[in-house]
Amino acid sequence: MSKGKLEKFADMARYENVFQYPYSVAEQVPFEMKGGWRKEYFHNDNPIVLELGCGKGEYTVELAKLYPDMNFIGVDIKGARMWTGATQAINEGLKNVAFLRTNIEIIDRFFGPDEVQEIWLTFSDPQMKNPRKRLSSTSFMERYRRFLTDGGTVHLKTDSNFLFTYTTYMVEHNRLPLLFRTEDLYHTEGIDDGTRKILSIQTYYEAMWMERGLNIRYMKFRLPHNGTLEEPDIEIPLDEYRSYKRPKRSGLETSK
Ligand SMILES: C[S@@+](CC[C@H](N)C(=O)[O-])C[C@H]1O[C@@H](n2cnc3c(N)ncnc32)[C@H](O)[C@@H]1O
Repeated sequence: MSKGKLEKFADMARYENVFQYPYSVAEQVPFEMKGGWRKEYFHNDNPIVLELGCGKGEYTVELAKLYPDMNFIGVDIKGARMWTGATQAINEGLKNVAFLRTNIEIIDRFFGPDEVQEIWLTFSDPQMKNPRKRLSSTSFMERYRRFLTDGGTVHLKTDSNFLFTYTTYMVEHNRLPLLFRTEDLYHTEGIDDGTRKILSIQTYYEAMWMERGLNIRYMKFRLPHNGTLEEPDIEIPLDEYRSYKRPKRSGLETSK
């Protein structure tokens, strides 16, 4: 029988690969390992990759298995979801994995300058009404720059046309170097085997959206340290299917 939330929270409290610093805690206690993840937790000099909004942490765990010479940290605020990945990593003896339970709005409190090489955004909520909560918005890019290496890579994998279109404009408007982009990942020719292996890791949300017949979109771009970042000023059609089973909150057809 699967565990209930309370049992999962009890497990999380004792797991060595889990750090729990939601906003309420992080405000009181400074995060001592900031800038010291490699030395104090991973005990190596390998690159660090974050999965932001990791949910159950499928990308974090599967990438860690594919790349034992890199370190992976899944970040989310939902502990019961994160429990799945944290438990799997412990059961499989993966030493290059950690999970951080916190609000991504304060992510720069946990990592020092240049401490992280890559960021994955996997099926992030598009936040169609609220760009400041959108994980690929310039306000988040500003936070990521504080700890990502100069020109470090940001990956976005999503079902959402809204989020993908928004991020495309954000990248173009700020002249961020685009490395790869496809609107239909599983029907794109010419992707090399290594990349295909990484991209074929499926998250819980990815499987759900694919079952509904939606395209999976993917892009990766570099985030240099220099230059001012500006929000693109464009109207983007809303993803209709996201109000499926829910009443529409407004009559709007587009948003910024
Ligand atoms: C749609 S789910 C995707 C989960 C997973 N990546 C997947 O593909 O199955 C979005 C996740 O991001 C997390 N999330 C969204 N905004 C967040 C924030 N500001 N801080 C922490 N977690 C956040 C949510 O808790 C949720 O687990």
